[in-house]
Amino acid sequence: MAKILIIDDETQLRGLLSRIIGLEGYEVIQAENCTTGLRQLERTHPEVVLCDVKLPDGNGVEMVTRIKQAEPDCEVILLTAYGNIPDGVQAIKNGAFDYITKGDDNNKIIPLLSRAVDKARTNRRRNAATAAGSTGQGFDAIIGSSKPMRAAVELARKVAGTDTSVLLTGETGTGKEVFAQAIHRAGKRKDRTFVAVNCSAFAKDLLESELFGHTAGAFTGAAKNKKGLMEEADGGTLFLDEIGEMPVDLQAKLLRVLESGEFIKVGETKPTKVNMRVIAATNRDLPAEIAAGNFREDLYYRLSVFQIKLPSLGERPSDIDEYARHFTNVFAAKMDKPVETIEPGYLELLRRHPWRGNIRELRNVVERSMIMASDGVLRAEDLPVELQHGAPASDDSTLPLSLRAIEKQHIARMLGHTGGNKTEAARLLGIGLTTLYRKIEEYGL
Ligand SMILES: Nc1ncnc2c1ncn2[C@@H]1O[C@H](COP(=O)(O)OP(=O)(O)OP(=O)(O)O)[C@@H](O)[C@H]1O
Repeated sequence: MAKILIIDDETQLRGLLSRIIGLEGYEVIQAENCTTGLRQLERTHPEVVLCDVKLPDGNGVEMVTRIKQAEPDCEVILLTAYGNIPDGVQAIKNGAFDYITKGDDNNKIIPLLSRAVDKARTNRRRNAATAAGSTGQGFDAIIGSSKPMRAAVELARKVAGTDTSVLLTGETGTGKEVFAQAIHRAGKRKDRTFVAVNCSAFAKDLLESELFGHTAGAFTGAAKNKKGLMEEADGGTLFLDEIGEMPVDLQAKLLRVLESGEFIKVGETKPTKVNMRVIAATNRDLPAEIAAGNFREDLYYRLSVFQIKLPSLGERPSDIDEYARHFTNVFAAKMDKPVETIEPGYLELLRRHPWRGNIRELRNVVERSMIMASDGVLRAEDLPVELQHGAPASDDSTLPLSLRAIEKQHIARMLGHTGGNKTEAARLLGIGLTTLYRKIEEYGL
């Protein structure tokens, strides 16, 4: 039940409004001045405040700012005197949802109130999701309470406060970057920069100049001096993702930096000092890469002083439900599409899937099924077909529906999700707009 706080010193009007609003099924709280109003606000956390302008100890227009400061999710509707539009306009500038003139009939007040309540609830969900879904924050953002996951978090917490290099290993999508950020945030360098570089994203020469920087004219195209990522990370943390992809001669240069705390920019002769913590990550088997001559053993020993292996989802199926619920909340807030129920069949299919892409894959699957979901329920049929039927079916006749029927159903749901916006539906479906129009006609949608 949504709560509405009415702040008004006129007892009669306050009582009348309370009755009207109470009859609509809202819980009403009353206050006769600003001081009690703010106290009630803090105690009861209402969705909406209806606030008079002239109050014995203050002004409603200013109260809007104070209310929004104390409870940013709460929406305020100002009760202005007849004909006093400037007050209402100023209130909206201060962040009020809207204003109504005293004496307006119920037909206006109730729908407005209902819209304000909806808005306040959206604010709440959105803010809760920003807090919950913000990966790359601290250890609190790391989800997973299985034993292997707790062991990995405990190790990471222990090393966070030191300046030791850390090597994070684990399959793709297991959260290596999430851990790297959490270690940085929990360490002494938390107020300095966290610089992440994906070693596989650059050609060899480019990676060197990205990392070390270069001087003007160092090579064709180097028009200006350029600061390298190591310099950017000075005082903070350098996260070297996919370190296994780093070319061998660059590995030698990196080792020198780690040992001397100095590096030489491309095109320069004198060294530059740097003070940074290094966290590296890989999904490769580095000892095997060493044996194959692709990775330097000395760098491996330098980086792996403290090694943390992140468990794959397959090693901890008991965490799957927790991730599913977490990402459902995150996307419900992002899409402003609340989900009240996750059907057991949905979770059961998630538990059966091999999750080669680990948490990243699971997150994407939940996001996709949230698009498909309707009536606040996440059902097995909202999952991608390959999850609904285990491994890709070798024989189409095993499918309960023909592919045409599945395509029709899928397009219809996507159109429902986009509120009939065909351009957006075509984008999400990954097809051209003309194709979408053709299919709509073909299927009589
Ligand atoms: N423990 C976790 N709790 C919540 N979200 C997580 C967790 N681990 C990973 N994620 C989410 O999964 C996705 C992949 O995580 P991340 O990029 O850290 O994986 P990775 O191991 O670095 O992947 P890659 O090896 O492909 O670089 C991100 O969206 C991240 O937010």
